[in-house]
Amino acid sequence: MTTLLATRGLSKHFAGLRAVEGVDFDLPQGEVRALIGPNGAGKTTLVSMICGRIAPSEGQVFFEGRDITALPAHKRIMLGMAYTFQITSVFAGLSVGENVALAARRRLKGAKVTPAVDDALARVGLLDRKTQEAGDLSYGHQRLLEIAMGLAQSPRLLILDEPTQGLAEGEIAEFKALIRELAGKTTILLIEHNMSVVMELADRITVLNFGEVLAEGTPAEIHANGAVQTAYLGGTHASA
Ligand SMILES: Nc1ncnc2c1ncn2[C@@H]1O[C@H](COP(=O)(O)OP(=O)(O)OP(=O)(O)O)[C@@H](O)[C@H]1O
Repeated sequence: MTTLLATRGLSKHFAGLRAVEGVDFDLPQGEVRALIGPNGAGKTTLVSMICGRIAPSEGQVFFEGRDITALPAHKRIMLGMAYTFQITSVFAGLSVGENVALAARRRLKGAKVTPAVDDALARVGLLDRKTQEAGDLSYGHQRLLEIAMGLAQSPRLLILDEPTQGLAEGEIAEFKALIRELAGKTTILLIEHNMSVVMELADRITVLNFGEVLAEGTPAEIHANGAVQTAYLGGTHASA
């Protein structure tokens, strides 16, 4: 299978702290990959380097075989990377549809924007709220709106940082259904603490611990991995 995203020796040091250290990561096209690990393991830092939000201290990022390490974030979006982060990027004073249109225009032009907006909103179940002010949505719906903003860019790679955090049970079930529907079409990299989401959705799981890859495998393999269990039980992780 074609590798869509890869990193080699990717590291980030913050004033002596090795937040990410020598990560070699390969994500085949079409896969749903979960990135898990105890709090502070380096998950957000790793993904931020993949997106171009922060520069690595060492190492490279490849997208479709091309070295994109020096490419700014907006150019990575043009290549088909979309992402949502823990901190919401929704414009509260704009309508739901306007928020998605802004995101769509980062990659699409003209007549392609409106159908992409409607399709993305329909996928997350927010089409009937298109004209509502985004700030009036519940927190859970704002998270779904962010996913719609990513989807509207017709991404090749969709990166979601803790998408189910703060969602109600019913909203988590909707999120799972959405990812199942996207699976196979869109390559997805999911940072997630909710283990039922991880175990049900991921084709494979990468476990980070102290900035390094501790284990990688199918949900069953990771579930049975003694080192992973030790990292979780010994760590400060609380929400698994
Ligand atoms: N800008 C920064 N400056 C200094 N230290 C940082 C910075 N960003 C992250 N760190 C540190 O790097 C380490 C990895 O943080 P990161 O947020 O990537 O972990 P994480 O696995 O995403 O954690 P969580 O599950 O809590 O979100 C932590 O020790 C964190 O305090």
